[in-house]
Amino acid sequence: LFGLHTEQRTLIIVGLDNAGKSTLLYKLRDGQVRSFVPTQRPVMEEVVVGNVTLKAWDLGGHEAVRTLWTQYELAADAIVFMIDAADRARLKEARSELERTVSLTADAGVPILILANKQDRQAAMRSAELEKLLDLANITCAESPLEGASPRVRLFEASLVSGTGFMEGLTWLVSQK
Ligand SMILES: Nc1nc2c(ncn2[C@@H]2O[C@H](COP(=O)(O)OP(=O)(O)OP(=O)(O)O)[C@@H](O)[C@H]2O)c(=O)[nH]1
Ligand SMILES: [Mg+2]
Repeated sequence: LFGLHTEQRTLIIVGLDNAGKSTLLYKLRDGQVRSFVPTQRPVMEEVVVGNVTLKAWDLGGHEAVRTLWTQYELAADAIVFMIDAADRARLKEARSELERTVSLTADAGVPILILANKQDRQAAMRSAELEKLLDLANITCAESPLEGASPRVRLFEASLVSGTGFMEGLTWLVSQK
């Protein structure tokens, strides 16, 4: 099977602590959900999505280690921004980090998949509400694409626990050049 997955890209997974970044990395690698302690330092796993091999970096999300995000984001071919959609209290904090990530990567045009994770939870916000509260149109307004063109930033609902949505999101992400 050597040579089947020829295309290699660098994927960076960011988002607040407890959003589900490490859960995503190992779901992609093993197809299973298991539990983790908070991530202290970047971890890389090679995962395959469609015909693309991703060097996927899981970065810690708590405040002390967010200082590392910038250097990784600048080297990214694609970014996953994880959100705990059931955590209303921290949405503002997530929004400000998202805004920073979007503007940092604007010149390079890096595609960004926002995963609205934990949709299995009763309190989870759906995409329409999240897009409004995150002010997504405004965050990306300076670079709104031509009519008919694919946007650089897209939000997908997902639940890693139920196994829904994340693969659709990643399939979109790797289809962006
Ligand atoms: N209900 C629910 N819980 C989830 C889901 N995905 C992840 N979790 C849980 O959310 C918690 C945090 O998951 P992690 O993957 O460790 O979060 P993280 O983003 O890596 O956190 P840091 O390493 O601290 O930045 C764990 O208890 C997971 O089991 C989901 O889809 N639904
Ligand atoms: Mg983690």
